[in-house]
Amino acid sequence: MGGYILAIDQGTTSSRAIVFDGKQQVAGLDQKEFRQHFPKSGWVEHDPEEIWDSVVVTVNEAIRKAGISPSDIAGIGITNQRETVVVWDRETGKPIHNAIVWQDRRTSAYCDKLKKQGLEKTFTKKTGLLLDPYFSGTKLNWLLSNVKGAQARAAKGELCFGTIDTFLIWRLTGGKSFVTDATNASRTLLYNIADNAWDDELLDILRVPRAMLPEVKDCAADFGVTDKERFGTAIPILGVAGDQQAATIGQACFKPGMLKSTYGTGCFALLNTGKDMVRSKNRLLTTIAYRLDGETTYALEGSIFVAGAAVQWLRDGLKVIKAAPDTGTLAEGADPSQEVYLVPAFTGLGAPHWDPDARGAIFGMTRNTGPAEFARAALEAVCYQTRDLLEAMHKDWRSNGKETVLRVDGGMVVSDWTMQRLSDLLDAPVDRPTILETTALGVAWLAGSRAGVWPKQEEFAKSWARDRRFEPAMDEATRKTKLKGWRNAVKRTLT
Ligand SMILES: Nc1ncnc2c1ncn2[C@@H]1O[C@H](COP(=O)(O)OP(=O)(O)O)[C@@H](O)[C@H]1O
Ligand SMILES: O=P(O)(O)OC[C@H](O)CO
Repeated sequence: MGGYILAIDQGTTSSRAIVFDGKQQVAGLDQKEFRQHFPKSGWVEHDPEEIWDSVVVTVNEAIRKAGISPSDIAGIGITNQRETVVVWDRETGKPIHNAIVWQDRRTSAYCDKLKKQGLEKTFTKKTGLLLDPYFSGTKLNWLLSNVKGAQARAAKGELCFGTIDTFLIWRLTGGKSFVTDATNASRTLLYNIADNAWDDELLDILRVPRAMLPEVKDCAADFGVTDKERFGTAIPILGVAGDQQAATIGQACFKPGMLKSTYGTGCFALLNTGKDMVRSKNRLLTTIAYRLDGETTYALEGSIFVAGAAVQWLRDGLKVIKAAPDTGTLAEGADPSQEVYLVPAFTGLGAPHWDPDARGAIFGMTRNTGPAEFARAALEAVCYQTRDLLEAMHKDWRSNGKETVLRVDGGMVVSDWTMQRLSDLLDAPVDRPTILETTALGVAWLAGSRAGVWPKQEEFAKSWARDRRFEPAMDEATRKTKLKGWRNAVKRTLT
């Protein structure tokens, strides 16, 4: 037994399974993309069966690649795309509809209606969130109202609601465990983050029967054991966290003031605010960073819906690149005299604008604009949006002069060009760690420390190592011009 931990990282575009050894090094990894369904403008769905299949395949492959037997695994950690809603039949385990993905905007009008009733304050006070289609609650309301018979069946306790973690645990344990963790619960619009409990008033407003909700646990806890038939042995599930919170843990942002930003499909910046539930005056979210031993640590979060997704659009939509890394090469050769801005509001704009009805726009094109300028604009959009988030965070959070450097991770940060441009546009240093699988590492730590085979928090934090620090190198005048151009582009995109 080598203290092996299996981390399942169920993301928006792909599922990953990673076996870490007792030294917290990757021993085996597998990844599988699955289909994105876009049934209407602004709608995004996943087939939960495809998600499940991708998880089963990648887990088996990661174990095979690690050259270990399932009985060598001391515990499983699960981290997942957050907010995405699955509803399934308690008896058969079959989903009643495709999963409605966090990016989906179909409940935009319903959110407006609730806002007009003056309910946003109630939701924000209790959940730290805003009335935006991004969060699970209105998506769940949509499913209950639009799938025939669902509302009545849910009230009778025949249906289960879960974010992806809950669905996977249910399946892995053969329907024996119906649970989630505090971080995932904190993204649903149904969970009171001060009381740490599902909130009856909010359930009532969104017409969600309590009977369909999972039990909420700490992030490191006993979430159940896998069905023996699945891996030939029962493995305990010991850690669960939403992927952005898992990345915060994997980046060892355990102290108030520490900050990470993850660049996957979207981009999410989380600032640890400790025991303080900081209320944003700048339309950021207050959310649970992690709950350990019954103690809640809070975070301020800025959420950007499109980061790597813009790169995927260049690849799959416009077909101007063959693979994601081409963007960096193209951007490097882009014409510096062309000021081209892409506001990638494909599914509305998130923080700090929260405009679900905005749609993407490109500004400043000339007859000479080509793939290189598009690539640069897509990568720069991520940097500008990060700057907008960090400016909002600085207004909300007094750092007392103890600035910590932004730690970055996620699929996009392998791009040196993007990280340099990020540092240039932020006018601040950016640290990239040696282990880029920080999301999986974070949840592996939750499971590994719970299993007693991985170090405690302080020692784990010391093992964080920097691969490279990017320092700002852009002159002030250029930065100012570019920021002004970006702000103008956003202004013209907002509805
Ligand atoms: N070299 C690169 N340059 C720019 N973007 C990249 C690069 N490599 C990967 N990406 C982008 O990163 C994203 C994948 O990151 P990942 O963390 O796996 O996302 P998720 O967990 O949301 O599925 C994709 O959108 C991809 O286009
Ligand atoms: O799949 P990711 O890594 O882009 O993360 C999705 C977020 O959890 C959505 O809130």
